[in-house]
Amino acid sequence: MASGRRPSTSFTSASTSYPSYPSYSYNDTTTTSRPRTGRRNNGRPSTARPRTGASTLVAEAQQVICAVSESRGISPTVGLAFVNLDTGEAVLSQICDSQTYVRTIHKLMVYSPSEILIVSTAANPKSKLFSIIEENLNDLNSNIVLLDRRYWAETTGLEYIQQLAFAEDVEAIKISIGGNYFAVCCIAAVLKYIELGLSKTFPFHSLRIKYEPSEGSMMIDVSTIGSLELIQNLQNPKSSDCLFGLLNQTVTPMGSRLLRSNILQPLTNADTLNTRYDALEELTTKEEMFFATRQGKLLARNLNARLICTTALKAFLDVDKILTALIMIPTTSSVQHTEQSVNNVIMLKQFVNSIKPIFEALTGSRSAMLEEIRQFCASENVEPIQELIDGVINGDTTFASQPLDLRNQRTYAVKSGVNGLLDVARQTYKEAMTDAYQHVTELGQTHDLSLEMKFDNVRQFFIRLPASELEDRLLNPVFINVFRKKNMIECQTLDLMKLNQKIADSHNEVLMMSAKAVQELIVEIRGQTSILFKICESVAMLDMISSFAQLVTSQDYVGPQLTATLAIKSGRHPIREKVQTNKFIANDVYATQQTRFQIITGCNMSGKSTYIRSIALMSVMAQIGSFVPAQFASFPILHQLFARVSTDDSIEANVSTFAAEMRETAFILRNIDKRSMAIIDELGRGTSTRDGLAIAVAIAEALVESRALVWFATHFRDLANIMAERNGVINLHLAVDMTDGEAMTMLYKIAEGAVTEEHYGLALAKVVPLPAQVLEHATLVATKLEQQVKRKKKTSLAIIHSRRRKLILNLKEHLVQAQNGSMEGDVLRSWLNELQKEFVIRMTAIDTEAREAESESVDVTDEESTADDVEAREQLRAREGTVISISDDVAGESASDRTTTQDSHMEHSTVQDSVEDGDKC
Ligand SMILES: Nc1ncnc2c1ncn2[C@@H]1O[C@H](COP(=O)(O)OP(=O)(O)OP(=O)(O)O)[C@@H](O)[C@H]1O
Repeated sequence: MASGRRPSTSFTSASTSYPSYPSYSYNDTTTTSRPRTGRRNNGRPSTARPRTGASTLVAEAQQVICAVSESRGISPTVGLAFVNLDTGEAVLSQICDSQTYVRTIHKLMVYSPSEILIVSTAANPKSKLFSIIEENLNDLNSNIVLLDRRYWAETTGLEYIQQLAFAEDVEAIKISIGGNYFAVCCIAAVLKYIELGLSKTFPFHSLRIKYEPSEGSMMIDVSTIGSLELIQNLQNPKSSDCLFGLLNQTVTPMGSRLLRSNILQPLTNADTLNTRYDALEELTTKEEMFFATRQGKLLARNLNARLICTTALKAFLDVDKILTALIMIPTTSSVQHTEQSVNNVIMLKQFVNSIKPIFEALTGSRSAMLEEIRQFCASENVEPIQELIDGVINGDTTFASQPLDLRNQRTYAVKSGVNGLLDVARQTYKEAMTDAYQHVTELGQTHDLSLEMKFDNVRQFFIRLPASELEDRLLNPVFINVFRKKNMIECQTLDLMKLNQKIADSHNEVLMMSAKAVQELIVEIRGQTSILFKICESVAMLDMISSFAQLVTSQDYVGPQLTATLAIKSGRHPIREKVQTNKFIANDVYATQQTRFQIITGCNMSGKSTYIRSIALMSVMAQIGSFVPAQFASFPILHQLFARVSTDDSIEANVSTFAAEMRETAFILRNIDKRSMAIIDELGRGTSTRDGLAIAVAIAEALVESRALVWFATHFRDLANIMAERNGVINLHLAVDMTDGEAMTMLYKIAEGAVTEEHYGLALAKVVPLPAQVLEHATLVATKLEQQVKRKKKTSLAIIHSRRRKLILNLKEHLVQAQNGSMEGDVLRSWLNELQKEFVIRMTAIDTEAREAESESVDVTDEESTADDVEAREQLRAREGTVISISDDVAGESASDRTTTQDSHMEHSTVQDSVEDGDKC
């Protein structure tokens, strides 16, 4: 770090050398990384979820150093600190985690550290956290570095914060980290490692230190991120058909980074989200402001009504990186460093020049967020920096991406007055350049060749000519370093190489003379980095929001509301609707506590997966501040999202489908709670029908109890029957039109109740088609079985009792909604009347059914109570309340068994419902 009192810790190599990781130890100046390939498991059973196809979350290659430490216990507290050496940002976090350390791993995934520092004692014997990080190393694409415990000192951490955080932020940071002992120890370890292990230092008050509370974001585990294709398409990692690809209309690298981290950890703060919606609403309704922000002026619209524009935001380079390069104090000074410093100052100049158009574009903004961004871009923040730059750098200097242009800009960047000899060196540079051009022109005339002079950073000037020019002639020996590149020949001459050297020398001379002025300028700019970083963050936010606005202007999206109810009218799958050629059918979604567990049935290819995935994707979009593809949408704030959906390559090579499925589900069950959403697709396929159903029911039960919002797509129709009367459960299906006996038309429309098309399997087989006799026989068997089932079907008293209960709880929920909602007066009165009528009709129907069931139970003869029934009932009792018993015959169901199962299940769940609802009704 810069001069001044530093935490007084001497730094030596990690004392522990660990046999499996010999490269963990490092000496005072170097760290040896282990190769980033190969997965280590050391024969231990894995506690992590099975991997998805995407091994990493496609983070930009950045140098991020992270430290992790923990207090062990039943629910361990984990401290984390990340320092990004490319963007000059430090993030502290302290998490109360579970035994699976799911939140810790999630945080690590989001920040993708290149090195993870761990206290050396945690490696021998291995702590659980150490083992879990080790298991996930491949996904994280990180190296573990062991560090002696003495570097994890709280006082050192606090001193670092005091010295390095922006002066105006210090007090706020101290308050937010109060009591977060582990996070503070971690920042001490990271900064010590950077200082002594990597020989890099930050000047005083130059680091963007932030505290990220673990409660502030939605937790999405890596498997879910992969399977929902949030960041990367599973089939084709390069394709933009993923949520990030869809939403990423950003034009600055900062905006794109911000979007990525938002998708990985969506927000849970309703106020912040509403501020974003408001800003987005304003940008989408004020067309002029939107264009001015992104482009200055609209050039045209293309056929799809997409905007064709050159953007104002696009003028921004990667400011995070430029500012970080400016604040890092070099340990050595060289021509290369001066060259880079001049480049950085030129880029900074460009950044500062681009701020004013943003300020002007946002004139008249109404929303709090846009107004705040505008204030950051105000001239009183920018002018002092502009003046500093103008004092040293020529006004017409601009950044150029071509190496030759950039070298020219560098040579003429610093104003002449700062050093009298600068002009002399520049004159030499100019003359040598002219000589080089003249030399090549003369060569062309002498040898009758059309030569072109080109430039790259390695060869500097070289000559290029089309191979066809030579025909069967040989190239004169004056041309050296000749090689053919496709149809072109590239070469140099000795004279050109000498001139190259002369040009480089004079350029270096200019740089050396400019160095002092540039370094002094950088030191002065460092005093302004706090505001520069804030402007940079504002620009990133504006870029992200205007990227959302770009989508809203080209697609039919709606601004969501944040309420306790998940309600979507005409919602669409954001990615599928863009990629598929046929029209996408929109669907409605409605979920409250009383309809929290939704079983989705339907035949193959009817759109079950698409439907449940679209709900999860829309929820993520809403929680990052984007609008969603629907006509109306309201979402509850979710704190965790889980997806167990089938993906083509989601299963590890040596793990069976079933084992992987169970591991993923176990993970969900361990972590799910009331504030979570889970989408589960096709659970229990990997084993026998009977066991698969049994497991599916047991898991469904546990998920209902968790009170999370769950969408459960399944082929098990029995699951829908068994769970039907359970409080909080509803059955839905994706409709199919089978009126034409020969065809089966997918309607892709969600409808109430479990699927009723009894023989869609047969219908699909006709379409395939199967041989006629086989089909005929299958149809006969199916019809017989169905008749048998219908004969035996009866409704038990337990089911009726449960239906009554569910109806009353539904009524209660509707009344509470009415009380808290916006309906008033006559509208409310007529709505209540309707509610009352519906309730009475339904309750009367249940009462009628109850009377029938009571009389049936009296009429039941010994003959009807078959031996099968008796056996099934006894088996059930023997299982002490286990809720399942399903016949394993061809139909996979016997009516008596099913009714018995449902009875027993209902008795069991009614007791649970009573406990959960505290018998409120
Ligand atoms: N709402 C929709 N509108 C139009 N097409 C749709 C819709 N939903 C799904 N599809 C089309 O149907 C195909 C199958 O959808 P999906 O994979 O969701 O069905 P599924 O019921 O889950 O199938 P399976 O049970 O075989 O896994 C999709 O590839 C898509 O092309």
